[in-house]
Amino acid sequence: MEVLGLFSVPSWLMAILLVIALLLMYTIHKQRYFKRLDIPGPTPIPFLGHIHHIIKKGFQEMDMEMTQIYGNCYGTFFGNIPQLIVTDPEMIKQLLVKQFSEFTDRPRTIRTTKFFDSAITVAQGEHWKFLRATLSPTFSSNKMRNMTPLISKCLDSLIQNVRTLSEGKKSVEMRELFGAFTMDAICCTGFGLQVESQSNPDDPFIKNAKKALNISVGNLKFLLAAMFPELQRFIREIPILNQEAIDFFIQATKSALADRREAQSESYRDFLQLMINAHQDEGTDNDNGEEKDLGFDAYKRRGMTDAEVLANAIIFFLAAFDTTSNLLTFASYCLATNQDVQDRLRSEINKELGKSKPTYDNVFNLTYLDMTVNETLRMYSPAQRLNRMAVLDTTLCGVKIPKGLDVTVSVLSLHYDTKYWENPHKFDPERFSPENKDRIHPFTFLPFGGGPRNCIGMRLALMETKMAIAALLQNYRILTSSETEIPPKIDKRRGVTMPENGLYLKLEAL
Ligand code: HEM
Repeated sequence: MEVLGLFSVPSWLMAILLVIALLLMYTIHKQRYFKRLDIPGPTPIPFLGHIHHIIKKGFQEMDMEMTQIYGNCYGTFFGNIPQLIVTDPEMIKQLLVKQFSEFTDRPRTIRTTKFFDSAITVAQGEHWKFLRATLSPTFSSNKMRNMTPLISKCLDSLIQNVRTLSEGKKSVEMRELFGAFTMDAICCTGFGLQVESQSNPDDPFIKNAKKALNISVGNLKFLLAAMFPELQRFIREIPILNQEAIDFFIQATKSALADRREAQSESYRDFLQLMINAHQDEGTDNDNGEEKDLGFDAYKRRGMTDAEVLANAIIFFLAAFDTTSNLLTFASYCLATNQDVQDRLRSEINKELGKSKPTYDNVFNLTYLDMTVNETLRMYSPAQRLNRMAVLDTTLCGVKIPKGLDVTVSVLSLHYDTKYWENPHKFDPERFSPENKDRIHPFTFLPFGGGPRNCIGMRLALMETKMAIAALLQNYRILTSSETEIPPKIDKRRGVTMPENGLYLKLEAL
């Protein structure tokens, strides 16, 4: 092909150049989104947006740096997908609470397989409302209280496990230790399953939970979906989560369900039983898993379908595992590096509990324990970000928000903002003392999110965490050792805050 009669270019090369030009126009158009809305933000790279920053720095460092430069509300791109990042407490209150009806859903930035459309974390509109109303009673304080003996049994194994693991060793890897404890607790409180996570390092529940949660932003499907969001419809059945691991949990849940139905006992009070009770055989599961939004009453009449029971069981395993085990890991690190806090906490535990075992009621009465856990959650919030999607065109504190926009709250930027926290890098449980607590600026501390769609498992997570810390301090002193990384390097590839190289601490029997 002749170009301006000056030189000739082969047609195949022209075709390639044309495709490149069209793709560039596509990404430039997509990435002008915030310019059109007059919202500031860093310049994106074609196709990648700011993914390279996430990979290089992780969410925490990137969000904190950008907030310093662009303020409390700015636009970034996950590939070509726009994300409005907010760290303004008033805006966050509007987003999560006051304007909840306009931001009920989470964005499906990267769509999971259809199987997960029935999961409470992903479900939208009336479907989500139905699932939330059905599943919420599992987490009432009474239900938690009744679960005390189950957690207590897991704690006996935890203490036994510390004994075995610390024998002849300088230190214990705390993520492994608490990962096994958390999995035991999920299995027995959620499903009535007795597993051997704590006595068996190769336990399949642990191995599969780790496999399932090993997701990084560098994943090929993530990149494709981020660069070409329109492709999501065609590539959505490519799993993000490890399918083999998900199949393992599906089988475990199916066999627990079959056992329950055979036993026909209503005596169980766990998550699985609640879903069974809400289940109706005439449920309208259809082959491709798609269903029109029915409206709350219609969902209630049809009850939970098999697909919903399974998807929510898997979510229970996955949402509870990394979050709770990492919170416990960082809490033990904070106690090891702040011996004065540990001494004071142990005194409180000894005074209030003596030699009695920790229970739901006695640990929730421990003020200093609550302060210590909250401060750990501030510094090492397992969830680094949370998000909502505008379900209609609206405004948020004067900022124009088009329907479908992902509005992301950067939790860790808020938790380290010097406007709200003095000396934020210092571990100081006093910030949460009864005298100081009221001075905390509302919507600047959000480890469990906020509003009607906050973490449904918060009470369970806090119960497990507080009971485990109390039991550990009754029996052990937690110390650093030459193997402890201080401060621990945070794994930048993950959305959940976790130590990159594990966390090794010494546990000295009292
Ligand atoms: C320390 C432990 C935990 C932390 C820090 C944590 C944190 C969070 C956060 C930040 C959210 C998003 C809230 C929002 O968007 O406003 C969330 C949602 C959720 N969490 Fe947790 N979580 C923890 C433990 C658990 C446990 C034990 C469960 C047990 C089932 C659980 C189940 C869920 C579910 C199902 C949702 C989605 C709720 C909905 O969409 O209605 N989490 N969690």
